[in-house]
Amino acid sequence: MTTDTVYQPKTKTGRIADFVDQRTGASGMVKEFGRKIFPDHWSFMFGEVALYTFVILLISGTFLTLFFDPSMAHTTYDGSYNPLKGIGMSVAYHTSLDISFDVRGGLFMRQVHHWSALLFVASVSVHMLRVFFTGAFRKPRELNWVVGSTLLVLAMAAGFTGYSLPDDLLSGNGLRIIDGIIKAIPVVGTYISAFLFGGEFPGTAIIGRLYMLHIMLVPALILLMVAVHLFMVVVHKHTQWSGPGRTEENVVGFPVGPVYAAKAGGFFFIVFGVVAAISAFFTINPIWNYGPYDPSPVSAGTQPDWYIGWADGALRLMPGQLWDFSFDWIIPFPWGDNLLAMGVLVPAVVLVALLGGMFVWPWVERWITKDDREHHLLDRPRNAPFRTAVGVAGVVFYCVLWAAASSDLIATHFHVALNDVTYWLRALFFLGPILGFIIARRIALALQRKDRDIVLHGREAGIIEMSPEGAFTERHEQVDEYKLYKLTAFESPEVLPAQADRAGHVTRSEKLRGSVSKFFFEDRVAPVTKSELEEARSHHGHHAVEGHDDKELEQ
Ligand code: HEM
Ligand code: HEM
Repeated sequence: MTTDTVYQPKTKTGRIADFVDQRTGASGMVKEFGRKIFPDHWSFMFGEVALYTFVILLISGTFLTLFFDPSMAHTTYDGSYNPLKGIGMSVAYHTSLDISFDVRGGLFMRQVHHWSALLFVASVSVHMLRVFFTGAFRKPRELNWVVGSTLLVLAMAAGFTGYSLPDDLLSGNGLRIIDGIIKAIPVVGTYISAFLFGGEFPGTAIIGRLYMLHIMLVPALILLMVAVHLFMVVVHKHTQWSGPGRTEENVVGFPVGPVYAAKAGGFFFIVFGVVAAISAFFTINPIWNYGPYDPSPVSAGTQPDWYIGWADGALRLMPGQLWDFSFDWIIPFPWGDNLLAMGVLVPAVVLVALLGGMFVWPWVERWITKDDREHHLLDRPRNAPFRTAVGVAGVVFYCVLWAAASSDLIATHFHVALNDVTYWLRALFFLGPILGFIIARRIALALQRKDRDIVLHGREAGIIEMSPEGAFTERHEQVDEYKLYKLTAFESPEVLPAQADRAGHVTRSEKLRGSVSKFFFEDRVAPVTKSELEEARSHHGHHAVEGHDDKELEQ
């Protein structure tokens, strides 16, 4: 290369960029990443909201660390909030009150931190539901689903350790419940509790320990997992909705640079602006109303943050000590009485089962359908009635537990007996998911039938015509080719009966799989075939569709 062909940047910024590029090779990365194509759909924004609220948490959290002192040493309040003057409390609670009343902009930042935490877990959850209901977790994205599920658990852990920090009455009661759950673990529970709290609950160590988890370990793990998560999104490429020209092999959309970079940058500031506006106008966690933590009082009508509510609800629904029994007669442990606290253990198992089900769902679905192909095109929820029904059952189950966390508020607001609320919610705990499953499946199948009807007979135009004979009919309009493609381009799994292995045996698990497949796929609406479409169109006096063979339409 001759010297006159070497590119010489003329401006100062150009020279600096060139300097950096020659030492880091950044332009190659920008070129590679910037050319990535990202499909456009509103439902792909939830993951972005999760990312941006996490950044807001990092920024606002760092501000809070400048003033918060995680010490449980005893002190007397002498700040500017008069009702608490002279009251004994921990330094942690004192500094949280100081942030709220005596640090300039402190209350705003506490509220930004808390509101963005609520929004963070909410957006992560909705993002997960979007991924679930559209089948975006299928091969090759199963591992990213697991990374995502880990992120959800970490998000809840971040929230819980965070709102336990101020050491007010609400956070102390939350910790008391966790202590109870830990102590219920057979044999080792009391030891784990003593280890965590540095002796008897509440002790003087827990806030400092939670602080380390909250500001260091958990955010670092989230950061690491988010990096892995997004790396996998780039490696797998993003899924897309089906449409003309969109296949399992391509991605149709806009490049990251400059279109998405600009959109995403703008969207970050919109999210930040919305969180700031909410934080400026709406109080969250008014710790000054609760007072310092004291193990004796429990304030009425207080709830944990929304994402922990379901755990509280599970505990409230369980019949109390009724079921507790000692298991020393089964395994004679040499030390003390060993009681199985079923009132706590059963809810804990239920929660772990729901979370565990979330982690393994991609494999459960794959086991039932035996579908080992890659999927980059998303399912419309109605076109996967079995999955949609399972998802709705899960959401109903979650919501019943969540409602149970507010059983006292439901009772006082609607002037009904607390026990009745508990009995009803117990019934819903079992019936709700079943009803949710049946109703969601029926609705999905009905919507599929409606789509089928639209494809074959057109859309109802809302125009009633009278024939010369005096008969009334509604005019039907054919949908355009784009819509037609959308309504017909999907797969509908069929029942896959149990199959014999090479030795000719039908294993028990295969029999089970066969029955599950029958249960899920027996009721199905077959996609429209080309011949059906042609017949319908000739019947309606339209031309046959060119270019679609039976297989294409079935797809
Ligand atoms: C995913 C990340 C995070 C979540 C979900 C989260 C959540 C929370 C919540 C709900 C609170 C209670 C706020 C209140 O008093 O009303 C809190 C407190 C706090 N957080 Fe975070 N946080 C996160 C990350 C961070 C980070 C990265 C830092 C520091 C660098 C941090 C520092 C703090 C501090 C110092 C407090 C105590 C302040 C106070 O309550 O007055 N947080 N966090
Ligand atoms: C801190 C939490 C999380 C962040 C910041 C995050 C961020 C993102 C972003 C930005 C995308 C690409 C845009 C989109 O499709 O929304 C994405 C995709 C994805 N996420 Fe998450 N996510 C989080 C949690 C989760 C959870 C809880 C799950 C599931 C359990 C999950 C599963 C997935 C999957 C499978 C994809 C690929 C989707 C596709 O290609 O259509 N993520 N995530």
